[in-house]
Amino acid sequence: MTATAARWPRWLRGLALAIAWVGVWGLGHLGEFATHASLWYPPAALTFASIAVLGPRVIPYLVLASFGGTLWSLSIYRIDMDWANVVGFGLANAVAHIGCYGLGAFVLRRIARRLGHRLPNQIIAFLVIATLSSALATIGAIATLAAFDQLGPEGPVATALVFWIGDFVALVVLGPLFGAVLLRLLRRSDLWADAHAFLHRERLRSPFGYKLLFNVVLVILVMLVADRGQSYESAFLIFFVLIPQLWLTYTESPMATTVSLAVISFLVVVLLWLLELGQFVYIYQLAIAIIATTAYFGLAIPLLEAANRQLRQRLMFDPLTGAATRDYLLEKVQLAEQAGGASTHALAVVDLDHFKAINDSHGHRLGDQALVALVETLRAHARAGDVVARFGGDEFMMLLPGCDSDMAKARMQAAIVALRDVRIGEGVHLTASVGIAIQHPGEPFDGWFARADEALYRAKQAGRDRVV
Ligand SMILES: Nc1nc2c(ncn2[C@@H]2O[C@H](COP(=O)(O)OP(=O)(O)OP(=O)(O)O)[C@@H](O)[C@H]2O)c(=O)[nH]1
Repeated sequence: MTATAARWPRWLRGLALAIAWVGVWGLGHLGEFATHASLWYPPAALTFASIAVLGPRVIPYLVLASFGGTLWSLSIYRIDMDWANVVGFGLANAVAHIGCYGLGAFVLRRIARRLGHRLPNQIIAFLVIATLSSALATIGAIATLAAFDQLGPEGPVATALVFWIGDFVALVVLGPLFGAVLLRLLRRSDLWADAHAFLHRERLRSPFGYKLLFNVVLVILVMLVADRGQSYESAFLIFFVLIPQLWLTYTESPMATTVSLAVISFLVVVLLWLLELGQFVYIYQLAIAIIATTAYFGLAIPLLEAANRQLRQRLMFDPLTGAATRDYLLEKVQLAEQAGGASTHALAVVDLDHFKAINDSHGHRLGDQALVALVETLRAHARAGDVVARFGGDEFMMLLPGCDSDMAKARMQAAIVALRDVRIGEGVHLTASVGIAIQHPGEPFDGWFARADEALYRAKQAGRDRVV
């Protein structure tokens, strides 16, 4: 299905989008609680997501779809209009709806391009633009309804509030979900590479199912209490859903957050209608708006944590050879000292022989391969708890906790013998020299390292390819 949609001709994809839009409009009508005021107004989210993902070229198809929505609304509310007015009303609706959301989506595309791949910023930009474009669309919709004598008895101010919050909630709750579906169906990720990865990074797993179930049960319970209590206080209980939703946001994938927000919002709409809680609709709208925006802001925390982990990885491991860095080794030395008791620890300093000559005659790339081969050989001779670290250039260290002098010497000797057999290129023979020192009780690292380095110097002086 995914591959098929990506290969469809443009006009067919546009038509499919228009049909989907009218279908979503129909769903919005199901969740409607007052004339022209749909609680979630899902097509707003689809208009925004499709222009944000696909660009302004989808606008003609959206105009077509919006005309479909207008005609459908005339039939639902049995509004009699002559054809000239129908065309005018349809056109005004299309301009108000697609113009405002198109502008918002267009601005978001531009900002996303400027921000590059920085998802927390993209989320904040999305929330701000969702607020402004839903306000603009509300003004447009109210003006259109007023111009065609369709404004209800509530008046422009009351209607505007319902429209604005409803559209905002729909945009925030459903926009990312529709965007993810479009990105997936059309296999696009260029501009939204981060958002794409963010929405598909992990599959939804079973703990998510239980957490979602918990949210669903909680929503049902608090709304049943509101039905019994019939008071503002009992309706405000819906805000407690924020706590499990944030728990889910922190512990599950971003996609899980998006799905959970869509499910609980839909459930609230259905229960509002089933339990006839229309008098509390503002409270529920506000609650969903706060829960959704807080959850999206909350997403930045796991993302920042992941970025921190990546940063730490770069700080602790050499990108070329994968060996640990000096800082990592120092951490392990401290741990070994704390845990070691009376046992001795050995430090080996390892340096490739005539490495400069390998670089000069075979090139830097082969030189790099030599470094990787050395680390692989050292690792092959390491035991659990040993640390292989790069000190800089072609000099490496190996920490051998719980090793005395003879054991350390035997093990490093075995490693350099194995290195002699490693072949990385025609006529390239690798050998290394090793200096070992056993830590004196309470000796600081620098002194210990200096003694091992001195032993290495002596190994080099004595003719290389040996352990001292
Ligand atoms: N390919 C490659 N070369 C590096 C890297 N880091 C340092 N070098 C080179 O490593 C060489 C270091 O050589 P030395 O250890 O000073 O000398 P040597 O030729 O190994 O001689 P001995 O140690 O005395 O046996 C220099 O030519 C550096 O340019 C690296 O990441 N990749």
